[in-house]
Amino acid sequence: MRDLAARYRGRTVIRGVSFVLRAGERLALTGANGSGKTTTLRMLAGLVAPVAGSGHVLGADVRRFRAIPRGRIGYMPQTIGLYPELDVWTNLLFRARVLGLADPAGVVARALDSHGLGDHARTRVGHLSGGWARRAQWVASVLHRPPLLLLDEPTAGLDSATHGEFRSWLDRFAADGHAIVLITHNAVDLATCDRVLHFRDGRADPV
Ligand SMILES: Nc1ncnc2c1ncn2[C@@H]1O[C@H](COP(=O)(O)OP(=O)(O)OP(=O)(O)O)[C@@H](O)[C@H]1O
Repeated sequence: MRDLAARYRGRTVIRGVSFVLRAGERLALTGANGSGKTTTLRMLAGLVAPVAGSGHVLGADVRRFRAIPRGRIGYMPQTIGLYPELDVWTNLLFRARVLGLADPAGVVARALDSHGLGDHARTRVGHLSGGWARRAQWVASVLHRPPLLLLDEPTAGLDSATHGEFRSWLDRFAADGHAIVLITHNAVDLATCDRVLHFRDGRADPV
């Protein structure tokens, strides 16, 4: 990415954001609230079009944001994006089908098992505690093993044991050659990243 800028309703909220991210690398976005981290993540996800700058996301021109291959991206938003009135199993099965995965029920069963969610498969997402809901959201974001994973504060508010589990999943994901962009304010998470961009008033400086 080179000199990306984004605007909401005529107001420029990020400008001059540049970085490189390769397969198997982790990039952290950190800095003050409202400084443009989520907007940057949303540009990479093809949800916001840049008004200036250039770059490529998995080979697609970031300026032609509708061309960004969303099916090859995992996006974990800050708030839980699952259907609260449906149970975990149904949410994930729906997602696996939308993603067009072969053997969706098998994929979901294995993912629940490997993330310790088996006992919560039939619990409504709206009835899960914050940490368990986030675990389910993580599984939803990685069901299709995306080459690019975008995570908006995935570990905020987790207890230390769950936080450790998330960290080991991230380690494994990066070791398997997936690229990760992670918004975080956690010093330990920042230390695990290959590069850190510090956001302030819509600008991002490498740390
Ligand atoms: N949909 C929107 N419409 C208008 N302004 C928006 C919209 N989304 C974000 N903004 C504004 O853009 C700026 C950057 O917001 P953004 O969410 O990218 O910051 P952030 O660094 O991720 O913040 P936080 O750490 O609080 O999540 C803020 O001033 C915010 O108010």
